Amino acid sequence: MKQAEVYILSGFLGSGKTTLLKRLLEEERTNGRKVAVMMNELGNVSIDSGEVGEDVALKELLGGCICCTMSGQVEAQLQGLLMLENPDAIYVETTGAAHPVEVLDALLSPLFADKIQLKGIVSTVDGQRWLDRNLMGPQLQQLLLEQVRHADYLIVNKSSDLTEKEKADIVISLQAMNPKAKCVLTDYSKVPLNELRNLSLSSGKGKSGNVNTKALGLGTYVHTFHTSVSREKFDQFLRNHLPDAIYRIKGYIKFQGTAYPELFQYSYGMPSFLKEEMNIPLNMVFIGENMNWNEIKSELEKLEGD
Ligand SMILES: Nc1nc2c(ncn2[C@@H]2O[C@H](COP(=O)(O)OP(=O)(O)OP(=O)(O)O)[C@@H](O)[C@H]2O)c(=O)[nH]1
Repeated sequence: MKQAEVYILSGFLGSGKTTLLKRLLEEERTNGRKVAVMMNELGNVSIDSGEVGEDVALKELLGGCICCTMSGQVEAQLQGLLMLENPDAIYVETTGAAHPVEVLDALLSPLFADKIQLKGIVSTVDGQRWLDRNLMGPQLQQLLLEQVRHADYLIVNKSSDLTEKEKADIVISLQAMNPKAKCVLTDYSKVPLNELRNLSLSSGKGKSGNVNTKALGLGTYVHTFHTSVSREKFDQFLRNHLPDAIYRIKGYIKFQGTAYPELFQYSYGMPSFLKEEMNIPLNMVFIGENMNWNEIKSELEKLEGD
């Protein structure tokens, strides 16, 4: 099965995510690619789903945020899309209230992480709202900053409403916060779409693939174990070789002397293990920031060699 490209469209309420999605779908239609959309809205009624044509497979996540309350549903829906539609690309439009790390977490299940290729996080920013961000409450401000900080591509919309000085101030402050992302000033999300196609979320590609040595920004790595490993050595790896900027690990690991794998979960410093009752492919997903995935990969391979 081919790997489906996955694009995450993030950004504050009303900043132009749906406008961007419509442009991307038009382009996909012209190119004849098979695409699917996952759309998340906080309310119980879908407002934007009418914007997606009937030729596009659509899954909706209503009544909650993709990242907090609905990650189980996200996993089921994504797996369904991959199995039934086998799309070339999946666009995930998040609510304006979604945190990028949690969205990645919800999308990356160890059961099928090797079947998707995360292309990147594209964040739209409403120029005027960015300038007025100090008027927002602290939580909303924090969310807006996180959406900017973790983006791979930043689209500043509604730029015709801004003065030249305001435009310069916005670009300088966005680039100070996130120097790795390209930042484009535009209206109605009119960006060169080939630039989005060329994105690649800093990721490791598993045992046989190339792994970025020093990946800037938020990145992911999927490791596949080919043998069982020593429990003691894995504990040592967790204690000695896990940088603080690993936010999340989840996946299946089989320890020597046991019949079935265990589901390992690690979230902001807290590990946990859950015994499984059957054999499951031994994929483990890592999410971290500014990581040298090569180092992690080689430490994990050492465990298998023992
Ligand atoms: N003036 C102006 N309006 C814009 C621009 N981009 C988008 N809009 C309008 O702003 C409104 C919100 O745009 P959407 O694309 O729906 O934004 P969104 O981020 O999907 O919004 P939510 O679904 O509420 O999170 C729509 O009425 C758009 O037509 C722009 O560059 N300039």
